Amino acid sequence: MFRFFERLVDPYTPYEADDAPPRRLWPFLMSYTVPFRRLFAWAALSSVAVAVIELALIAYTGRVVDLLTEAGRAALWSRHGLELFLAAAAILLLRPAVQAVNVMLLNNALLPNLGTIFRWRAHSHVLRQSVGWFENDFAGRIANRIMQTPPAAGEAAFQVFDAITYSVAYIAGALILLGQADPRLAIPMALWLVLYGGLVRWVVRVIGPASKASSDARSEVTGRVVDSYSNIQSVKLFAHHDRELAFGREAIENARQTFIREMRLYSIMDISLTFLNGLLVVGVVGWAIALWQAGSASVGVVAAATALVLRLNSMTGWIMWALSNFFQNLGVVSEGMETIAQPLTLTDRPGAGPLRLDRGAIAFREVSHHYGKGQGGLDRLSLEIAPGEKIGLVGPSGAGKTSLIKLLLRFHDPESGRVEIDGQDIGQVTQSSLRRHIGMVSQDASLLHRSVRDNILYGRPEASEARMIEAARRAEAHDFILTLQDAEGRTGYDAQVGERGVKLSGGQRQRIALARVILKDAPILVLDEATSALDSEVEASIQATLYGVMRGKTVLAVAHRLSTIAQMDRIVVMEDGRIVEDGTHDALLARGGLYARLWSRQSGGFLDARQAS
Ligand SMILES: Nc1ncnc2c1ncn2[C@@H]1O[C@H](COP(=O)(O)OP(=O)(O)OP(=O)(O)O)[C@@H](O)[C@H]1O
Repeated sequence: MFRFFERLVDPYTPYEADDAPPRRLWPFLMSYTVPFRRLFAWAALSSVAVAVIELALIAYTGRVVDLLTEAGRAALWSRHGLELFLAAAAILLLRPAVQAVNVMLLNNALLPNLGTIFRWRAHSHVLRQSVGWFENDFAGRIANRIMQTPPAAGEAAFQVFDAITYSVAYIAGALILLGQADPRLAIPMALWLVLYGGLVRWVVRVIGPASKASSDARSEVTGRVVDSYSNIQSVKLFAHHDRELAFGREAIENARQTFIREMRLYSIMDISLTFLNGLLVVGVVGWAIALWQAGSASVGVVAAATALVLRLNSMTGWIMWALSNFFQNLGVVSEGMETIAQPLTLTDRPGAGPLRLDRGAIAFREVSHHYGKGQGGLDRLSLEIAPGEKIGLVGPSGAGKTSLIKLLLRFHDPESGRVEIDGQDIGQVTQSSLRRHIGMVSQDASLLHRSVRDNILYGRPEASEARMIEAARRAEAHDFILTLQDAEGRTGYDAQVGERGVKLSGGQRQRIALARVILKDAPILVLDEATSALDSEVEASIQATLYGVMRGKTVLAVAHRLSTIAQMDRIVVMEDGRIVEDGTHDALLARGGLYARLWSRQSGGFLDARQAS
């Protein structure tokens, strides 16, 4: 039974992924909820049915009073027994059945699936965003929005059908019912409705922003607390416990103040509502009694009118809450949209084909990229790398080495110029085919929070266990992997590495990342400080492995420790986003420029290049 409702809509229904989702709230909501349209119609219909049954019940209460008065004790059952029996049957069977359908449509079909479709599609969209896009935001905030927006959208839709449709149907029905009993009875209710509408408007206008302010203030508390916890090392190191506490308290106090303001408004709302409802009860019931006295209404009408307004009385607070909740949730969705509905800035061109790599020649042609800042990054840089050539990239910090690599991987599109592989502009081929052909080990080799095996197989998921272990051996990782054990007792290749690999040392992380790339065996190899976290002994032996891995590949290796790249075919020296020197190790030393200066500063302290091989 539940399963039937839960499967009414498939939240993973295939859909045409949109590179630029609608930026306005309604079109955005409409585009995500297309698969739900039929369900929405059924939910609305069932909510109206529930309201009609409630009203019928109240109207029937009036009729029962009239029947009791008219038939008297003795004749009631003989005259109206069948009718009362049918009414009882309807209350016992029909009403619960309609209610059950309504509840299951909302609770089991709508709520879980609507949230899921939002979460799934938002995550699918965000995952397609470029690396540059992620660099401009906090991963935590993005994840938060992916988590908060879906339930808010689900709850907003729930309120529409659970409270809003139901109460609109109920109030309209109540007006009709009172109007039918005596048109004059509808007047006080209509007047009340106008005043109630005014109060609702006030609530939405004033309480909405106040709630948002207090929820923002709460997020600020979370932000500050998380910042302190995640930088706990610095906090302890600088002994800034009290400063952090004061920093947190400021946000906590601000959250209290905004909450105080919000709650004051809620109190005003509650008091006004009670006052308004008093007017409703006295207006409608008083008028009904006056009509009864004048002989134009029966006792049943007075009873039904009383029941109707008392029920309405108890509903008004709930409707008000539902409405303000509805608008609050819409607020959360539109805030979430700022993140999850951003157009993709880096997409595959329409009709882009795969990269056809036969030799592995790389060319940067007049490439400039300043990260939209007008300075920094790369400045009209040109570089040609022959197939199979091994290039060492050096230069002071901030020279643009990593930027060059990011452009080769198309993590960013260059602001001008282009990057080519085997004569094909990498902006014109699919991103996945491009990155499949490039293996990269970087400085901050971050691992996924999964097992060691999963992390190595990330390079080639279909690889056999034997090949995976072989790759680990070549990366000098096999021996230490066998000694690993995580908190849950899993050992060796099954041990979990912890978030971003924090449970491993920097050198261990780098070796696992290296194993992953060895397994991937891509024809272009990029090493960005690939061995920087290793001690000299391990580095020397991995360096030997790396030379083996490099065989037959085009290689671009960035290193601060020059001894690790001195053996390369050619060394390219960068400064301020440009290439300032280019040649073999010996030629550059002979030239006596920047490279020679860097070399002479380092060669005293580290392995000599000729010994490293
Ligand atoms: N995501 C980014 N947004 C804005 N500017 C950036 C970004 N990444 C790098 N830059 C800027 O581009 C310039 C080059 O940085 P890049 O990381 O390429 O240098 P690098 O030579 O790799 O330095 P290092 O040796 O310290 O790693 C720097 O001025 C840096 O501030």
